[in-house]
Amino acid sequence: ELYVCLRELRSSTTSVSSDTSVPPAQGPNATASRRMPGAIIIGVRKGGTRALLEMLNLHPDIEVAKAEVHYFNLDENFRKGLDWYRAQMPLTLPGQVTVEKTPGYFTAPLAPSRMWSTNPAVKLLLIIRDPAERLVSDYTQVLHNRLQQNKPYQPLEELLLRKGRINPNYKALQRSLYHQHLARWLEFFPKEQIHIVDGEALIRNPFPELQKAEKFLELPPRITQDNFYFNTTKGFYCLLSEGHDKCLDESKGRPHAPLSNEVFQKLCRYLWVPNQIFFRMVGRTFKWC
Ligand SMILES: Nc1ncnc2c1ncn2[C@@H]1O[C@H](COP(=O)(O)OS(=O)(=O)O)[C@@H](OP(=O)(O)O)[C@H]1O
Repeated sequence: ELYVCLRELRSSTTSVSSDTSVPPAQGPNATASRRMPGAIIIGVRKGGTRALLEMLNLHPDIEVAKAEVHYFNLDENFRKGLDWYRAQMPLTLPGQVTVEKTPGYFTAPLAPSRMWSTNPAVKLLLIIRDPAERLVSDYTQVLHNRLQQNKPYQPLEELLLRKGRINPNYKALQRSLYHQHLARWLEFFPKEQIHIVDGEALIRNPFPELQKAEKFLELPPRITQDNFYFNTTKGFYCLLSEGHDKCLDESKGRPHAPLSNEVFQKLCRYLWVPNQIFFRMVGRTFKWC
């Protein structure tokens, strides 16, 4: 009841400004306030970060920042300071964990050191997927934005290849070199503080990935298989909670831009070594192309 009450309170107080305590939601000791995140989904872009955040939010002890915060990766936000950051967080009760997601953190050079000096105990969640698929999804997202703004665009092949070879300067390719980015995080955070979620496994069957995430966050198991059902129209799992049914919006799971099989295979060959390095770093393998 307390949590239901808190959720209602939260939706009716969206303009509560920074710090943050409001009168007790219910009961003598329950003080709802905006707290720093105990866990952050740091990426990767197009890895399934929104799905993971929404699914974690099913847990009664988790409250999430709905919008991406972009505090540790964008200088103009980082300069606004911690009070600004905290003000972006949802209201929580003591004992609840605040979670935010900003996929851009994973590849941002300064994010690991900034995050570490802000809270060296923060738990990090990293959701990854086949880096070749991720690249195509990344391109598709940019293409969609450009089409919407009536801006010109280049076909994926033109960006991905230079004189018939994979172009190492293509930004979406660089974002798929997971080992390079993870290495920067490991300069600051111990491996045990970074939980890796398998993005493809989350699509196939979200529940086991959520069980592992609950464990990592040291929360009692509250998410159940009944919180998920496969929506054949959407082609993905959707969420069920307190009688409400929720699928992610149409920007998630849209058809990918075309890429010839020949170029896709070239990309896979290019990524083979980086992937092997990444597997060694994390001590597990993934069935990527
Ligand atoms: N349940 C469910 N419903 C819909 N979509 C799902 C789901 N689980 C994972 N995904 C995958 O999430 C991909 C988008 O990833 P992100 O949310 O990280 O994208 S973003 O970086 O925030 O733009 C998105 O990638 P694309 O399929 O390439 O669009 C989805 O495949």
